[in-house]
Parts: sequence; C-alpha cells; structure tokens
Amino acid sequence: MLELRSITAGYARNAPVVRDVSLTVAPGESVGLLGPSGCGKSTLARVAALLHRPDSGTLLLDGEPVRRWRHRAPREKRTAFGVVFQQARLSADPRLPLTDLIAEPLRATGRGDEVPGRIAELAPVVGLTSDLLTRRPHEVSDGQLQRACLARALVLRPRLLVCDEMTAMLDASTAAALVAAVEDYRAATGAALLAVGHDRTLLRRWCDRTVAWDSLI
Ligand SMILES: Nc1ncnc2c1ncn2[C@@H]1O[C@H](COP(=O)(O)OP(=O)(O)OP(=O)(O)O)[C@@H](O)[C@H]1O
Repeated sequence: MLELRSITAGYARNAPVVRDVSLTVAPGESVGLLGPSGCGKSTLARVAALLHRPDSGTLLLDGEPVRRWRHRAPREKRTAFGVVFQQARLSADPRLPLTDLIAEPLRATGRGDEVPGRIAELAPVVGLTSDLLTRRPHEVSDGQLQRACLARALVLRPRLLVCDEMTAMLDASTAAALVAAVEDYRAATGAALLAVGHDRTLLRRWCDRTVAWDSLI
C-alpha cells in the first residue's frame, strides 16, 4: 500500500510545483494519474518512487512513514519500486550494452549471480532478442531501449511499478507491447501500478482507476 498524504514538493525554496496532494495506491491496484503537461505529475511520481524528497507531507509504504529519499532510503524500500521514465535515453547509461543496463539493479544490490537467469526470463517478456541485448543504446531504437528500461524496472521483482509517460515516445504497437508486459508482470506477481500520463484513453483502458490531477488539488 502506497499513501501520499498532503505532499508538497518542488525544486526551489518556496516555489512548490506540487501542493498538498494526496493519493493512495492499494496493494495490486493500478492507478492512472492524468494531467496536462507541466502540472507536476512527474514530480509527484518521483516523490512516490522515493526519488525526490518532498518539502512537506507524508509518504507511507505499507503503513510505515518514509523518512529518507534517494540513495538514503533503506534498500528494502528503494527496491520495492520499479520505475520507467518517458525518455529512455536520459535514463540509460550510453556505455552499457542492454544486457548490462537491465542487470544494473541486480549488480548494485549484490545479486550479480542472478543476472544470466533473470536476463533469460525477462528478454522474451519485454520482446528483446539476443542480438539486441549485446548492443549499446545508440545502436537500438527508442522503443527497443524502452523495452530494456522496462526489463530493468522489473529485474528486482518490485511490488510497485511507477510508469511515468512510459509509452509517450513510442508507436502504437510498441506501446501496446509494453503495457501488455507490465500487465503480465502484475498478473503474475500482484504488483501495484502508478501510471502517469496525459493520454486519457490509454490510462482508462490500462488502469483500474484514473485520477485527474485537477481533482487532487
Ligand atoms: N529538475 C527541475 N528543476 C526545476 N524545475 C523543474 C524540474 N523538473 C520539473 N520542473 C518544473 O516543475 C513543473 C512540473 O514539472 P513535471 O515534470 O512534474 O510536470 P508533468 O506534469 O510531469 O509534465 P509533462 O507531462 O510535460 O512531463 C514544471 O513547471 C517544470 O518546469
């Protein structure tokens, strides 16, 4: 269970871009957060995934208040989340072949021995063939790179997925494939989802419930 209570967050002192917003994602639930460009959805998503410390408010994970964000957050809390961003190229180390990009969270948590097994399981789930896995980001398309970023988000088997405009840069068939991969993962594991975007049709089809940004403020 993820609960955001009265979250205020931003990037400059006394200039919040998110003001007093509350949102709950129940275990296994999928919630779509809809809003226009620039309203603060991504900022709230980053707070929810422990990547951005709010100025005020409380975030509860399974009823327990989170007190530390980013690298200071306890590992078991950080690894509860898998996050996929809109711009795969900004979130991928350009030096890493896709296989190492997907494996990053395993190596960072001392679970390097699981890499071959997890890559073999995840590559077909996200639709990456073995020839693509050895290429670096500049040698693959945006859609192929986003497939790898989704695999990276799934590699530690998170309980909560945060997809921030995951499909916004993709063609319709790649978008559908990635949404299907997320839903297969959720069906198999019971993971919850916070999907952020501005595409009402997509989020309404994808999620159990959609919340309009305007209704939160
Ligand atoms: N790193 C940053 N530093 C300063 N301001 C930022 C930063 N990131 C975002 N902002 C500002 O915060 C506001 C909210 O941005 P945010 O990315 O959360 O909106 P969004 O609703 O996700 O927009 P979009 O749908 O266009 O991605 C915007 O005015 C943006 O310019």
